[in-house]
Amino acid sequence: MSRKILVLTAVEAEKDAVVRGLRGNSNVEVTVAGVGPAAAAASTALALAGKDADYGLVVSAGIAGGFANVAPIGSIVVASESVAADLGAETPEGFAGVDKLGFGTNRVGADAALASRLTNSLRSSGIPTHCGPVLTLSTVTGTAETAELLAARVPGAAAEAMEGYGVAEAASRFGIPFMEIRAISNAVGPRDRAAWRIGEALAALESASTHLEEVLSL
Ligand SMILES: O=C(O)c1cccc(C(=O)CC[C@H]2O[C@@H](n3cnc4c(=O)[nH]cnc43)[C@H](O)[C@@H]2O)c1
Repeated sequence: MSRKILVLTAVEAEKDAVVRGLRGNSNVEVTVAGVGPAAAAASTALALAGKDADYGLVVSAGIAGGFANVAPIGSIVVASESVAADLGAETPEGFAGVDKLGFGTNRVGADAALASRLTNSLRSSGIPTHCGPVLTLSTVTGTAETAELLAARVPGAAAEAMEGYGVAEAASRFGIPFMEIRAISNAVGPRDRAAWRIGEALAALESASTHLEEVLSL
């Protein structure tokens, strides 16, 4: 039997959407990790360190904000990499990430072959899908100014969420490939919680999850 896939979501509703999409597939385990990069990293590390853990792939999955003109509401973003976009320092010249500060890296790459296979599979079944950088932030963006700053900081930024980099960091320490899959519920920009289309995004996440087992089988 092939090694198992571990999927981590932030909240129960996201887990339920992924589980519905998996249609009973038992080679995938879905866990609620909590909101934010610290909870996500801790939960991932705990799961990977479990006594009988034998995972060949770790996936951060859930809803996200989409950057304008890249990822519209209801579409899917498959991460090419997960970027800790606010991990660093403010300087008189602007933001300096931990990479610039000499403390490692702000980015963890997704498994490129699997990301490409999943993107193609989703597109070929008519699900609008973009593959690009997904930002991880501890604070949801609430202004157009911050959205512009982030888009300039990470060229090609497709989506922002709050867990991917934490999951990726834990997976990389265990030497296990990583992916992030996001269904877009809202636009990154001025805060308007009433405009979040969570139902639409969860339906898209469920549809995308029907592709997981076949495409990611190890
Ligand atoms: O209220 C609900 O029914 C509900 C159902 C599923 C998920 C939620 C969440 O609020 C999940 C929080 C989760 O969503 C990510 N997210 C979504 N949009 C953004 C954004 O614009 N910027 C950053 N993160 C976003 C994030 O990963 C949160 O953990 C509610």
